[in-house]
Amino acid sequence: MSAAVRVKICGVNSPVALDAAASAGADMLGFVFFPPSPRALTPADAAALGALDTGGAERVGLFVDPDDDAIEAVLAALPLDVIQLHGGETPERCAAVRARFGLPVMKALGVSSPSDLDALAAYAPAVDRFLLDAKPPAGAELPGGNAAAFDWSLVAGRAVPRPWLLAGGLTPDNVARALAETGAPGVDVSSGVEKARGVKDPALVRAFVAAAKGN
Ligand SMILES: O=C(O)c1ccccc1N[C@@H]1O[C@H](COP(=O)(O)O)[C@@H](O)[C@H]1O
Repeated sequence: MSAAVRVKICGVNSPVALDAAASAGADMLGFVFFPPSPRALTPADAAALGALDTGGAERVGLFVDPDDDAIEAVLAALPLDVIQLHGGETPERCAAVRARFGLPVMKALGVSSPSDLDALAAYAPAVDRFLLDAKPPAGAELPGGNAAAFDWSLVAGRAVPRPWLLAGGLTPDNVARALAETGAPGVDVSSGVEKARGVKDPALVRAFVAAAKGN
């Protein structure tokens, strides 16, 4: 029997969203600390959410090319279990973040061609997990969270040297197919469970987790 699919709901920015994801059985809750995002939290917002029960889900802090002070300010407000780096961080920077904060690092890599996966080998010693996402479409303001999917055949059956999540354009309607076609051990979603940009829809969150876990 294959291991249970791990599900991350990203862009949790309200008590309603947190409760929806936690009660649906999400394994990871993503908190965005990138001010241009409509899902962004300030450390003060995060402190309020940090008081709420995650139902055992890991708290993942999403940063884009952060300096150490930015991570420190968040950690003072909200204990994190994982640091997601979603910018142009080098393997050396990922290793430095991991060493400085003593937390697992999940590195997001954009995928649009087979050669993008060559970077996995260079990052593997420096990180604990990968997130394979679409590259931002031309003109996008955000490096992720754009509801854009990539060609899943690029990662189908691929040996990824760390536990990983598939992301980009996933929805309750396509996540089972994405898992079947790629063999990904986990998935990450933001836009596909929103009723408006930056606003999670509890019904879509529940539907996504159920579809991903085969319930
Ligand atoms: O969600 C955001 O606002 C965001 C901002 C900056 C970098 C990454 C971001 N989100 C990540 O992108 C994936 C895919 O999003 P989507 O489901 O296609 O909307 C998401 O899971 C986050 O990890």
